[in-house]
Amino acid sequence: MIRFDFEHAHSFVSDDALSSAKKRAEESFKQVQTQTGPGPEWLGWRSILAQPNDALLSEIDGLATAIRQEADVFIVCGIGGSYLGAKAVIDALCPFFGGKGPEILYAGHHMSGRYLSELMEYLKTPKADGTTKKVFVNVISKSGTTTETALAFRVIRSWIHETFEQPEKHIICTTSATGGALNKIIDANGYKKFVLPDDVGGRFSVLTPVGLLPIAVAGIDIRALFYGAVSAFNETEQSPDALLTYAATRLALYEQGKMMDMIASFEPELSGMGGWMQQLYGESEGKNGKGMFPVLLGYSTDLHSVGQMVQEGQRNMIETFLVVDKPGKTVTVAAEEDDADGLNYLSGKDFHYINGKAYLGTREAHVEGGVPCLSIHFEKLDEEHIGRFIYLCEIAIAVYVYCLNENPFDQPGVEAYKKAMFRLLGKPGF
Ligand SMILES: O=P(O)(O)OC[C@H]1O[C@H](O)[C@H](O)[C@@H](O)[C@@H]1O
Repeated sequence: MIRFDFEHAHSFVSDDALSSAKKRAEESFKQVQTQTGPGPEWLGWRSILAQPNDALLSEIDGLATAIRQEADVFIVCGIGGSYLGAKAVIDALCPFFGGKGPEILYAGHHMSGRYLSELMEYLKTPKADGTTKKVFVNVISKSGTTTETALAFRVIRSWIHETFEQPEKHIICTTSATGGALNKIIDANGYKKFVLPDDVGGRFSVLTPVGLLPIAVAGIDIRALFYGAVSAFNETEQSPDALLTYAATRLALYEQGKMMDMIASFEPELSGMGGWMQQLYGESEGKNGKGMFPVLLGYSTDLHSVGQMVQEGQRNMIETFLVVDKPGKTVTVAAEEDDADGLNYLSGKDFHYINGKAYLGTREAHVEGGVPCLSIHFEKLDEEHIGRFIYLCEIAIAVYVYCLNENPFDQPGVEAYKKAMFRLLGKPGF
């Protein structure tokens, strides 16, 4: 199960403020359920869970199995919601080092020429046995026009066409049913295409082919992931209390003047999940001068860099810890006779225990320093729990943003930099 711990946040909020926030969260949740809030045409991330498409899951699984058998490298080419969800789940569940199956690489998520050039060199370098690496690319773009993604895809696609006899077997596209330059390229070349439904926005799309194909290619059980989200959906439709308390707590703290939500974990494999939350929350709530800035922190690493700021800087932040209760693997500290490093007081203890105390100590210090702390606990880190967590974050942010009287599902502000960049690049029409 996913469990919320509010104790160390509620001590910063009055009962009145919390209960009034809770009432508003309840109303907002009804608006989501009855599709009467802003952006009702963007609620497809709920309908895919209300009516699971098992045939689609099987189709994705089948293709992923075939790719896993053949590919040395699988490139996820996308930006924002078109890659962050896949990366979050893959980072959380795949081994840190030397996993089985194709190497998963990312492209189209920025415009670094050095990165792309080194990526292409790497793809072109033969394997140890002298044969060419078998490379597959999944280009993912809802609009089909995003510059970062389209540029990287142009370079990778051209190399795939030069290198492989049946290039169309190596290119899989995920985009909207119609429109966008990518659809023209798909039609002209006969590439395999998965459709991202119009009513699912990019940052809410990890449980569609956008996220599911790369996740399945990484060897992760997408059915367990998807049905974890389905369980969270069904349960919260019936008993939304914990979820609404989470949204209400964030709301009450925001209305007290908190400006930043620091998403922190002591588990480095959850850093991608924090990155996914950062987009989900940031693009959904940062509108019309409103919202808390989502900051991603990796502990205990960042306690040695910005920990000072969290402890004693401006008191305008809240902290959301992502906690894993039962670890998959750990290491136990051995005793040493001379105890030269003075660590024998930890002998017999494992790293999960030590890391857990670091979390509790950090929370205690930050609360004493005036930082309200929320915790979201994964009982364990597996497909089911991650699926549950994904849906809970999606519904929580939708409810919270409705409480701010904003549309959680658009991102008009993102266009401003693009317009200025296109003018500077001389794009026709700008
Ligand atoms: O999937 P795409 O259309 O390529 O969009 C990729 C990303 O870029 C956009 O600028 C938006 O800000 C994001 O919400 C979106 O996820």
